[in-house]
Amino acid sequence: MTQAARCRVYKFGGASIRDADAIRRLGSLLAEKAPRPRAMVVSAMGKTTNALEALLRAAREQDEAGYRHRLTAICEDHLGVAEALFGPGSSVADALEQRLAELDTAHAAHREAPYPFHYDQTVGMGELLSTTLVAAWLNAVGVATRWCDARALIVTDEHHQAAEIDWATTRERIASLAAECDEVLLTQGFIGATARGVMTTLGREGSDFSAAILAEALGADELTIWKDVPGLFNADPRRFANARQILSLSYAEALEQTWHGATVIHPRTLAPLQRAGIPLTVRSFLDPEAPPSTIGPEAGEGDRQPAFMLRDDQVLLDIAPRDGGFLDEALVAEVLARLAEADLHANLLDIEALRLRLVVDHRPERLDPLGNTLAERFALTRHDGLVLLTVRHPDEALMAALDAHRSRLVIRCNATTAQRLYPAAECPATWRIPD
Ligand SMILES: Nc1ncnc2c1ncn2[C@@H]1O[C@H](COP(=O)(O)OP(=O)(O)O)[C@@H](O)[C@H]1O
Ligand SMILES: N[C@@H](CC(=O)OP(=O)(O)O)C(=O)O
Repeated sequence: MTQAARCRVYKFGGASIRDADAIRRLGSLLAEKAPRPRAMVVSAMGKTTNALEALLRAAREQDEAGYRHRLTAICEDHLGVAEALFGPGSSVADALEQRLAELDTAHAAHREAPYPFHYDQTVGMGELLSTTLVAAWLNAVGVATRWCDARALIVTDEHHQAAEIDWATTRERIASLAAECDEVLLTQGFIGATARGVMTTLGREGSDFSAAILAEALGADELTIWKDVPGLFNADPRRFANARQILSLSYAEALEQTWHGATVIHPRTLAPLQRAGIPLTVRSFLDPEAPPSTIGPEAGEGDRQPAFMLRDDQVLLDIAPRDGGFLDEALVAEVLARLAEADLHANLLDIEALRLRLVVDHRPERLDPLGNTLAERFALTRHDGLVLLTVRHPDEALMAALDAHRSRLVIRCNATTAQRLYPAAECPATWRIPD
């Protein structure tokens, strides 16, 4: 296959389109430096998703002044970028204003609706705004681009905030769109819609997953995720001063690392790529020539070397039968069923004869109801303010160096993975990987 015929899918996250300069840089990357993709997925600008979550909170709490203030800030951000790119009074600004008006109308309509549904109708709007800007800019710099509505492509169930994909219908819709159009297909990450057309979201940071869905449906030769780091590192370089890039690793290893908290790639991204044998490349939009990291079917250096994942703001739930008896299989199943109903993920699970310990993210809206339900049936103790460190391919000396001068509230270890739960007060803001 010639280079020109390769089918590439690209994903650009919020950092790569945070302002007008960043969108200009993206335009020149695609116009001059990187091979043209067949399709691309774009997230919301900068921290817009967080801003939309705050807007939603204000709306739910009937905080009218806070709501108006936040909506104005979101409008100003987007319209400011439109003006910087296209000048005053552009048709792009008109299109954005129309979407922002839709957002406001949706609030009036959904204020009393269930929270997850209301969340999706609000928070999913960030990607509709950003892609309107990016598609127009790419066309302006000569990259022929077709704006596509992900709500017409990615078909999901009705599980708001964590929707599951209807793969067969989604594949069919993406393939038929690709067959009728030669331009670069540009669509929104993070969102989809039910068969009835109601907007859903795929989970925070879900745009990587959207890109994988598109890559699989198009039978792509490769997926490239453009980040503000050159690739996947053996730890988050923002948290570990001496983190190093991993140039190659297998899907299986990347799945483990993302599952344990390597937030550079959304954990759901890898399964569709692995199924279809599509390699994933992680590259820097700040330094496109830098060697990337590649994730594929073969084991690479990352399958052997230690890697470090941190999760902050963790909560330990210590659960025991009220009668002091054994924690039999039925009781374990009951605890896990409650956890699944609360839509929480066990970042650590430790089962002993008389008690079970779970470590979960501190998400009060889910955790507090879970705590209440568990407390009805079990003796429950809760500890807040913890940090979970997971180390892949650890050795004893490494773990001893990490443990030095720290209390270990939970220790878990198997052949490939070690986990430690430390009090946050005993953990530094910036870590070092021991020599
Ligand atoms: N193992 C890791 N390797 C590289 N970056 C990591 C890793 N773990 C966490 N990160 C963080 O992921 C960030 C990039 O991901 P993210 O901010 O979600 O990008 P985007 O929003 O553009 O998709 C990096 O800036 C880095 O701090
Ligand atoms: N905008 C969504 C989806 C996403 O994946 O964003 P990013 O690619 O910037 O992480 C979020 O912030 O959750």
